[in-house]
Amino acid sequence: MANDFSIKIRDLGKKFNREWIFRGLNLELHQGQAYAVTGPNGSGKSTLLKIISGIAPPSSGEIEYFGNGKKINASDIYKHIVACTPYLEIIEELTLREFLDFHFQFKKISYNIAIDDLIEIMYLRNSKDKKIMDFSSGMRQRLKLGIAFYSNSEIVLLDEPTMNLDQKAIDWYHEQIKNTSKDKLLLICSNQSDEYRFSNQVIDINQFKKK
Ligand SMILES: Nc1ncnc2c1ncn2[C@@H]1O[C@H](COP(=O)(O)OP(=O)(O)OP(=O)(O)O)[C@@H](O)[C@H]1O
Repeated sequence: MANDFSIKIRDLGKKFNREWIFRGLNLELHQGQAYAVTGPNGSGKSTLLKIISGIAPPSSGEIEYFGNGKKINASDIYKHIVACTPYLEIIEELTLREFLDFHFQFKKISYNIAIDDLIEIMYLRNSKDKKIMDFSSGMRQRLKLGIAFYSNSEIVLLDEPTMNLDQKAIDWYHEQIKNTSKDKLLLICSNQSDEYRFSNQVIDINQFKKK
């Protein structure tokens, strides 16, 4: 894992049909920092996150990724990113244990923990052999977050991370952020200030809203 990872966003814009969602967005993001992207519903937060993670193309501008001073190819960026988003699909037919075995074939698990430790951390021990399709929405969200926090990736992207979480799980989220995000580049899209109260910089996407 690179320890000096950065993302340079230059003059970025996205339009759907003829409408610009945002335009002229310039940002520099660094590993070890937490950033929040805020704005009302439909302002383009999720769209920005998709562009940063390489799953949607920008309409203008560019994004460059650097690891330890070297430029990283955009086509390789998925190796360095892990995301927890509402549209992230998990394989419903697998049990929790099977799903984690599958996921961690592609991403390394971090902090020298075992998959069973992660199951404990997510407090899903009693659901190890349950199929994901039978998870409650809060269990599913803890699973997505657990994967994001404990995959060995420099960039962690969270979209509405406390969605469906009860108070115990929201407290868990904050504790996990504290335990795992110090050495990451963390970007959180959110409307709720409590979700990103620890962030170093808040970016209001509306300031890049131009016709
Ligand atoms: N594939 C698409 N085609 C057309 N329009 C789209 C597409 N994806 C998003 N949009 C539009 O782009 C705008 C921004 O959507 P986005 O989901 O990024 O907003 P958001 O800030 O994440 O909203 P929310 O807070 O509701 O999650 C919306 O008007 C949405 O309808």
